[in-house]
Amino acid sequence: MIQAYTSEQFPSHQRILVADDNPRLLESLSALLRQQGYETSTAADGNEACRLLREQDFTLAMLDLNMPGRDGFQVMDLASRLQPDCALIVVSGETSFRSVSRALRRGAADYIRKPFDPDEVLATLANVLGKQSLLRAHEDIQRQLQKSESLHRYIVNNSPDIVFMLDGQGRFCFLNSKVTNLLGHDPAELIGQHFRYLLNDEEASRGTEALKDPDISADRPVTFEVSLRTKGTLKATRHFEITAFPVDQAAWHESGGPDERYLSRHAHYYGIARDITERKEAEAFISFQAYHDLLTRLPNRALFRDRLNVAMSQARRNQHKLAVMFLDLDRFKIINDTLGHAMGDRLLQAVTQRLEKCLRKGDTLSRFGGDEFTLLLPAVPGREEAAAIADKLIDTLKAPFRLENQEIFIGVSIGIAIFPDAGQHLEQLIRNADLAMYQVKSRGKDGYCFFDSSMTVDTSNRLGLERDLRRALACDELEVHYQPQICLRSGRMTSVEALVRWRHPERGLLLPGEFLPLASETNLMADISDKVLTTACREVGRWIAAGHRDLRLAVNLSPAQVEHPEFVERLVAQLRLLHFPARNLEIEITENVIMNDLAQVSQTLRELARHGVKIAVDDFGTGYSSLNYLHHLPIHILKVDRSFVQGVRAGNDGACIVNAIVAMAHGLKLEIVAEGVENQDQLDYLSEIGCQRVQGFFCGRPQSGADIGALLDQPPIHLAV
Ligand SMILES: Nc1nc2c(ncn2[C@@H]2O[C@@H]3COP(=O)(O)O[C@H]4[C@@H](O)[C@H](n5cnc6c(=O)[nH]c(N)nc65)O[C@@H]4COP(=O)(O)O[C@H]3[C@H]2O)c(=O)[nH]1
Repeated sequence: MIQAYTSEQFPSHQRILVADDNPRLLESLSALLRQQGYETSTAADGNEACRLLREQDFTLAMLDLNMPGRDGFQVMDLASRLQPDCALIVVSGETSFRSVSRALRRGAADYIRKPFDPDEVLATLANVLGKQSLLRAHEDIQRQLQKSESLHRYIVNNSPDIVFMLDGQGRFCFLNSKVTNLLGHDPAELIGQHFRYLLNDEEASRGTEALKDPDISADRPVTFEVSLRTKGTLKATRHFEITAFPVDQAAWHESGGPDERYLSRHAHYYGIARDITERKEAEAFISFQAYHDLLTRLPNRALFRDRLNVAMSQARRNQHKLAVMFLDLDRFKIINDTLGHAMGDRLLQAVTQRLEKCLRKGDTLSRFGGDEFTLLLPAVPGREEAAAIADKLIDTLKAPFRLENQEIFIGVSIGIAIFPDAGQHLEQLIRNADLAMYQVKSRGKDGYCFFDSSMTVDTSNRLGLERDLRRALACDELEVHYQPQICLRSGRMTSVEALVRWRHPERGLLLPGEFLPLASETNLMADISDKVLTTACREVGRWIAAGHRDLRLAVNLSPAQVEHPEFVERLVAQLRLLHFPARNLEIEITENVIMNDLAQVSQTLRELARHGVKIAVDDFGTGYSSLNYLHHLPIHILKVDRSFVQGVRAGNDGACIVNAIVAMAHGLKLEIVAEGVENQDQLDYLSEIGCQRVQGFFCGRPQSGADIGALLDQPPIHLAV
């Protein structure tokens, strides 16, 4: 009985090629198949079978072996080439072992002997088609698996994190390729290595401990931060956040290839290492920034206070002393203004380096702001030791700094407060060190001073005034005006005297008499004179460079400036820096300065004169008037005080004094400048007695640089002498 095979089992769209040269057999076989719902195409010989194979797609071919034209073997060859998925069944009277095995070797799925039994045909057909569909399903699954495997491989390898698995001993049994990008290691070289291999010692034990935690699971993974060692040219270590948990073997369906089978048996931990280097570095930078000065990389105020607090607690506990020093650089502002902020910054860095070399590891040097530093010596036996360190700090800054081929001189004033004598509280200690520092400033800078209680009252008053003037310096409220000096012979403006003015925000333009006494009291004189010198050299230097080659600049110097041991070096360095020709500079000093320390001043002036600078004695006749020194000193100019000039009227005392001074100056071959010329009579008189230069309201009041610049470009003044 012919068994029915439903079309559901073998859908009708399955087309079967039937090829046989026996027309009867061909027809009966194809009818049998059609009856079962298959579509069939018939071929009466091998050639036709081949043609049909080229034109149509077949699920299965039933082929006779002995056919005219091409035989069944040739048709099988073509079928396997053109339609490899087409199953082949041989239906043949040829039953020799050779033929059967040859057919099977060519890919025949089964062999039916002629004359065929319909049931056998249908059963064989069902069997072959069933196997074929199983094979297809299997191939589909394989394909899907491959796809899914490559998708997962892609996901794992392209993860931004290192994905890894460890065996029960903590050895790597899987690593994705990210480990190469992030750490420079080839995954293959790490497989079998303990994860300690990538960690430093103390982090390795932390990591091992973390994984031992019995409570960790996929829902409660362990997370810890470590730095991992890199290989090759990558940064030495990178920071990672590791998240790991034990592998749930039950959830692992072992369906993959040998690698996966190996993993499923050995992997105990699954982990992800996320690169947090940038975040860590940003955090480190932010915390560094919060506690350090970025320019010098020194601790800032906040960190200094913190360390001082700790040091004070320790000092209290151990009953020892500590020292706080307040350091303020002398002349820094001038240098900053003259050479620019970039150079100022480099100078601060260079100063820091020198200061640090004088200190021990436990000391804290901090930048308090601007050119102010504070220093904490957490344990000092007493004042002598602190004094020795202060001496060292002062000494180390004495040598000039060479920055971009410039020699820069700088000094430091240091105030010292010893705990507990100078204060029990942090703020008090810092403030008292600051007060002691101001004491040094007011005594002439470049030194140190210990705080003592008498300073509190005395200094606080002066501090207010000094702060006001300091602000004026810092905010550029000081201006330089110039008063012309006229050569009586040519009527030309041959010199200008620089005179300082304070453009006070509330009180308007202040004259030197209103603030210089305060400046010398608080010892800001040197800073002011420096500022004037710098500004004037720049401005007058421009006029000189613009063609007024012989124009001289006269500047007033304060006693403190002239008496400073490095006065000449610094002045010459400053002139060089400002490209101002020394021969165009006149410095004005009073007789009193000269007489203060004749020996010292005489040496200083000699050095200055050697550099070509001219020296003028200001207010001549009003001081000691010890004419003796004129022989010994390199003086070039005498400035007759205006009180004498104003008394000039033929026959009176003023005239006599002026006559005498001029005569003496002629004898000593000194140039004479008469100050305070206010009218034509005075001018005529001075001209008559052979005075070379005049200065006074009659010839021109002190005026701004812009006005003088304009005057210089005008024709010579006609003084009608
Ligand atoms: N009555 C009258 N006065 C005249 C006449 N011609 C000029 N003067 C004034 O006389 C002073 C001349 O300067 P000085 O004797 O060096 O005297 C200066 C100088 O000793 C000092 N000074 C000014 N600028 C500086 C500075 O930058 N550094 C230092 N260390 N001292 C300065 O302040 C003093 C006063 O300066 P100023 O008030 O600018 O006063 C100037 C000027 O305005 C005149 O015809 N009649």
